[in-house]
Amino acid sequence: MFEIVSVSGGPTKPEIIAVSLSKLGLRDGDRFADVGCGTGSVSIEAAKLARNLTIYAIDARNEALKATEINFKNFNIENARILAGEASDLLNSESFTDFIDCAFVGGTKNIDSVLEILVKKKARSIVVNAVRIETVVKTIETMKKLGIFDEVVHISVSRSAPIAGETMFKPENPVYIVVGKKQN
Ligand SMILES: C[S@@+](CC[C@H](N)C(=O)[O-])C[C@H]1O[C@@H](n2cnc3c(N)ncnc32)[C@H](O)[C@@H]1O
Repeated sequence: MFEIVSVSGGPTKPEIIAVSLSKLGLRDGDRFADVGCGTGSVSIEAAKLARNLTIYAIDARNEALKATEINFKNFNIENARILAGEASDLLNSESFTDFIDCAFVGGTKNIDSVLEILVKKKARSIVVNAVRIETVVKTIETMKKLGIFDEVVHISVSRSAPIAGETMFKPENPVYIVVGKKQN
């Protein structure tokens, strides 16, 4: 069994991925964007939840793109395009003509432009992970402006760790999961 090749900032912790993907509501055949894919671990988990996804894994960092390529190969991820560059430029470029059904945004640089473009691309659900309160506020405000704001979930995970032959809990950094959904 392969281990995920990691990069700074990733992989996202499995508990956070689980809640994020449960909020995203992927369906078979969806076009799924993993914005700021880091290691690609969110895409790898997404591919277990829905069949025949088309995955667009986007990152601006070379080390992230390399890790994603290796991880996708090791975990047999098919139908994936790994795209290098700033997400707001890539998704908005004339050569990127595809629509997006669902997006996970783990990289929040230019979050306002990224959200606007995802809405233009007809995304029915968008989940953003943020650790900084300023990013959370900006994300909520932008989602409200775009008429897609649904909810924010704040998650604090503590993980068991051995101590003197017994068990203690060590806290992980808290994460805000901001959910946007297309209103009917
Ligand atoms: C916290 S890491 C993501 C971790 C990832 N979910 C994982 O499981 O490995 C954030 C990543 O987003 C990328 N990033 C942030 N904003 C971006 C943007 N606007 N366009 C492209 N990549 C972006 C960073 O380069 C970084 O690799």
